[in-house]
Parts: sequence; C-alpha cells; structure tokens
Amino acid sequence: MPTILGQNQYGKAENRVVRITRDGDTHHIKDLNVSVALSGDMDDVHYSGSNANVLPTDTTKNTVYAFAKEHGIESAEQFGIHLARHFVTSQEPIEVARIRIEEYAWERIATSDGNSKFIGADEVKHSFVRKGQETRTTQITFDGEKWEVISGLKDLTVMNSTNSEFWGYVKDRYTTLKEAYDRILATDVSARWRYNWTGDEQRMPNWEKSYEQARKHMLQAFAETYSLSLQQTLYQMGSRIINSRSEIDEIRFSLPNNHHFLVDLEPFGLENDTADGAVYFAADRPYGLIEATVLRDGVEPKIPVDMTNL
Ligand SMILES: O=c1[nH]c(=O)c2[nH]c(=O)[nH]c2[nH]1
Repeated sequence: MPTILGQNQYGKAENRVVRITRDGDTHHIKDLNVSVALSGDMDDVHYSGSNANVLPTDTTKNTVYAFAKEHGIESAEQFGIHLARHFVTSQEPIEVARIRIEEYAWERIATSDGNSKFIGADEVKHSFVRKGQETRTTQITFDGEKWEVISGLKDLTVMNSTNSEFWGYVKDRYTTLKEAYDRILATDVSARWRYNWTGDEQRMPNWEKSYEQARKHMLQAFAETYSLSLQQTLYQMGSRIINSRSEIDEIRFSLPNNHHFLVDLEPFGLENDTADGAVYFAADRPYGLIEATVLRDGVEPKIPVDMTNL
C-alpha cells in the first residue's frame, strides 16, 4: 500500500530560559519553558531526506535564547508572538509556527528585619520562592510507648539571583568547571525535621505554627546567606531552624543544585554576562545533590539518611 505523509511539525521543545533583570540591586526573574513547533513545506525531508528546507531545531533553540537576550521578555505572550513572527517571516518554507510557553511564577522571600538589603523593609531583592508548589509531609511512629514525629516538606523551589559564589575547590585532571564569583543558586528543598516531643499532651507543639515557622526560618536563611557553596547554605538553613525552634532537634536536607548556565551568545554577537539582562539555560539534569543533617549539639541523629526524598 502506498503511503502519504500527514500532518507534521518539528522544533526544539522545552527550552528552559531564565532572564534576570537588575533594577539597581533589585532583581526581577522571567522563567519560561518555551517549545517551538514549525510546519510548512517539509515533504522532502520526510520523503527523501533532503534537508534543504529544514531550519535545525538547534537553531530554533538558539533563537529563543538570543531573543531573550536581545529583545527581553516582557510577557510570555509578547515573547511568543515575536518568535512565531520571526520563524514564519524569515524562512520561506515555514508556514506555521506554534510557540508554547509555560511561565513559572516566583515570589520574593519575606524577611524578618528591616535591613537596608531588603525591599520595602521585608523582602529580599534577589531571593525568590516558586509560588505554591511545595508538599508538606509528616511521619508519626508510636510503639505503644515512644512517639516519633518527623515532619517536613518537599519541592519548595527557591532561587538567589546573586550572592552566590563557588571557587577554591579541588581541581584534578577531569575538572573543567570555571570558578564562579556571581552565580544563580537554585534548589528544590526537601527537608525532614524531627520533633523532640515525647508524648506529653501538655507539651504538644503547635504543629501548624511550627511548620510555618520552620519554613519561614529556612527561607530566610536561604535568602540572607551570602553563599560560598550550597553546602554552606544548607548548614545555615538547618541551624537557623534548630536555633529558633526548641521543639525541633534534628533536620535533614536533600538539596539538588539546579544549575543555571549563562548561555554563550557570542556567536550571535551578543554579550551575555551576569550584568543586567543575563540569560541562563536552566538545566534539569544532571544536578549536584547536596545532603546533610543538622543537629542540636548532644542529640542522637535519628532521621534515616534515605528518608529525605520519600
Ligand atoms: O555549591 C556547590 N557545591 C558543590 O559541591 C559543587 N560542585 C559543583 O560542581 N558545583 C557546586 N556547587
């Protein structure tokens, strides 16, 4: 039976583009997931393998990053319109461009003090938390005598768009990483903390308040730590909780290092450094994974090492 080609489209899907604009030391994030699908006169590539009409998907990816740098991202709609128009008007064979964009919403992390580092006295200028996507968790164990309550959260996504460095590390023959003096630090916090409550009804913690406060202290420590490594930030987050919440004795973190790479736009004559309007590729894997327990001095660690990601 003869066959014919039906509907077809192609392009680069899920280009993760992050653009940071700097208004003095107040930063603004645009965080998009952009998928390009092009269609038009593409019979030949399917029938004969001739690529004469094919703009590479790699080029569509580069266009997304270059447009983010050159034209900015005012809104997802404006950005998508600009890209779609470009593909259809600049390439004869392309008749239809479909640009799908997901935009991830970020809120500024609120802080407790009115230090001048902060906007409106209570928000950090370069620290953000992804809107409402975390999951709260708890595990209660009772053997008829002893209680153990381990609570926590996962998927609390946070980002500092500056105040993070990483340098001075070991270098061997396989090391290619460049030292960073101003990088994005982003992670999805998974944390489990253990309460020291022993079952006395009179001394039961206010669980709601405790969760809210642990979360708050963790976010504030993330925002306020000038970070030399994610390990150092982790320790600050843990110790802030232990020092401010007497009902919590131990906390274990699992923190992926959500790498953001400055895109090389040199080939397109665009300078892209960490100054205003920097455009990053937000990689999803592989990622560094930094895990540690922070304990009140003198207590026994009891949170299982592999529990953090449950
Ligand atoms: O904060 C970091 N800690 C590391 O251990 C590490 N390793 C790496 O490649 N980048 C980073 N960043």
